[in-house]
Amino acid sequence: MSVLRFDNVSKQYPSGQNALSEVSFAVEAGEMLFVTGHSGAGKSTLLKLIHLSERPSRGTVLFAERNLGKVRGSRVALHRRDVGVVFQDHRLLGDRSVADNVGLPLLLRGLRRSDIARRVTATLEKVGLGARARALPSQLSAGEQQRVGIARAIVVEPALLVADEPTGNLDPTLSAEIMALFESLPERGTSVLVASHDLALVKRMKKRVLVLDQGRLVDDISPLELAE
Ligand SMILES: Nc1ncnc2c1ncn2[C@@H]1O[C@H](COP(=O)(O)OP(=O)(O)OP(=O)(O)O)[C@@H](O)[C@H]1O
Repeated sequence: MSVLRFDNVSKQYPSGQNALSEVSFAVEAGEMLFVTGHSGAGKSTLLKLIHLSERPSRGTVLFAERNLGKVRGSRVALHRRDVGVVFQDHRLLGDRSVADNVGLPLLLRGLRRSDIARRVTATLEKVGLGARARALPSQLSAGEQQRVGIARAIVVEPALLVADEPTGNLDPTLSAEIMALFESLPERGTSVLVASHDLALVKRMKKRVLVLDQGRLVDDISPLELAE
């Protein structure tokens, strides 16, 4: 079953810039894939259409049968609860502890404090930050902050996780750790879509790769093709 489907999606910004042109693809439940392409190819725009910070100009984006072009008002926030998002710049709350940052999406969902504490602890363990729960984000390294951002995105066990250049400013060892973490998510039912311009990293992962060029989807490479 597809968790996400783009049908002939185009995005033109008000400036007139065509960021995406007639892009079509589907992501299956439990699939991990990359979207790559040069700077300006449309990667971030594609992710923005999924977490609704932008709307398609033409075509349809379906998330689990939800037509995202038609989601308005308070339903936007509800949709965002179903999609985990990892940003390049973490966007952590500086005056809250690591545990509070990770627990925030659960608090917004109205979970009991005891359940929140249990799930936050388990998720921090998973990203290797069990010992840093009480620290403030500013007391962590860039890689640790990135892992807090990932923990916050996966704590709700979303059907889909999207990540925009998640290893952008990390060293190769940390990048590999974060990729290993992403790779483990499909086993738990979360599909993972990662935008990255790091071709070496993308090739190493041997996953499906969507290639964008000036807003067009010019290639959709299967893991088997990459292995050849
Ligand atoms: N808010 C905006 N208003 C106008 N044009 C935009 C806007 N955001 C992006 N663009 C343009 O749309 C095109 C695609 O941009 P996008 O950020 O999606 O590319 P990208 O592949 O993510 O690039 P990068 O790797 O540099 O982040 C570019 O030409 C960009 O200049």
